[in-house]
Amino acid sequence: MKLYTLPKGTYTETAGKKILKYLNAKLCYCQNIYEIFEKAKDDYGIVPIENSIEGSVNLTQDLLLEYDYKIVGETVLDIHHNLIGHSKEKIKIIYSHPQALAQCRKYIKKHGWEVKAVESTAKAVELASKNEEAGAIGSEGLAKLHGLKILERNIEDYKNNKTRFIVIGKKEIDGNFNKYKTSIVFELKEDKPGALYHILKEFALREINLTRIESRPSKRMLGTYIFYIDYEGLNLEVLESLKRYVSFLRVLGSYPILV
Ligand SMILES: O=C(O)C(=O)Cc1ccccc1
Repeated sequence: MKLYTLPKGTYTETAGKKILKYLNAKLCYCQNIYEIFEKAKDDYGIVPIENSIEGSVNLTQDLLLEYDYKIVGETVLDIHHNLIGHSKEKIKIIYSHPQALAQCRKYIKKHGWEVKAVESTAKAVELASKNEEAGAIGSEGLAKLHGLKILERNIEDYKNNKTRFIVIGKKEIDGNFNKYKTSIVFELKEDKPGALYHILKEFALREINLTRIESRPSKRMLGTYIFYIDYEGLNLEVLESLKRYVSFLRVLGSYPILV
């Protein structure tokens, strides 16, 4: 069994290692989130889906709809970003994953550096290792891997910076877990006052706690949206009561919270 993740030293690799205690799998490395979705097939993949500063990883949200994986688990990591490079005084450009750049936006602006988004923090540190005027944002492990200095620690703009990672796959993870979640995506049948209220009411009536609700463009027309809802527990009966209000509804998964 394989668990596809981002390169060695990335936060996604760390999340992958964390869930190996629940999944007897071998870590396999991909260059980007796309490649994880491409390669996971009948194995598993782990990808970032949401951050406490920057919000959703839109690419992950969109790929969940394009591929037929289920979300089979989630885990949350504390994320501490470091400025990595040769010499802080020589830096003119900063490389990192878009999520990391966004989580350190104020820090970067304060220094007036040019910014370039790349597909992972690993790629960022690799580029910085070849250019004395470049810095990267990444983990302590990446600095060690590339023989670079940690020029400044904990440069994220806000404390308590956490990222939620999901495990994608076709088969559930065996085991008995304390907490479960269900994630769905749907589109409203009608755009009229109260349309979303009717959806939320069904959860409220059953005292089901929502942990996230988010709209994403339908990509068909400006102002038309699909909605993602995460809720606590495994109740699928509630979804029957939503059918009259939606033009489509897909269960992305009911899955354990892996601590
Ligand atoms: O590039 C990485 O290290 C990743 O794992 C993506 C990422 C970047 C920033 C926060 C969480 C995940």
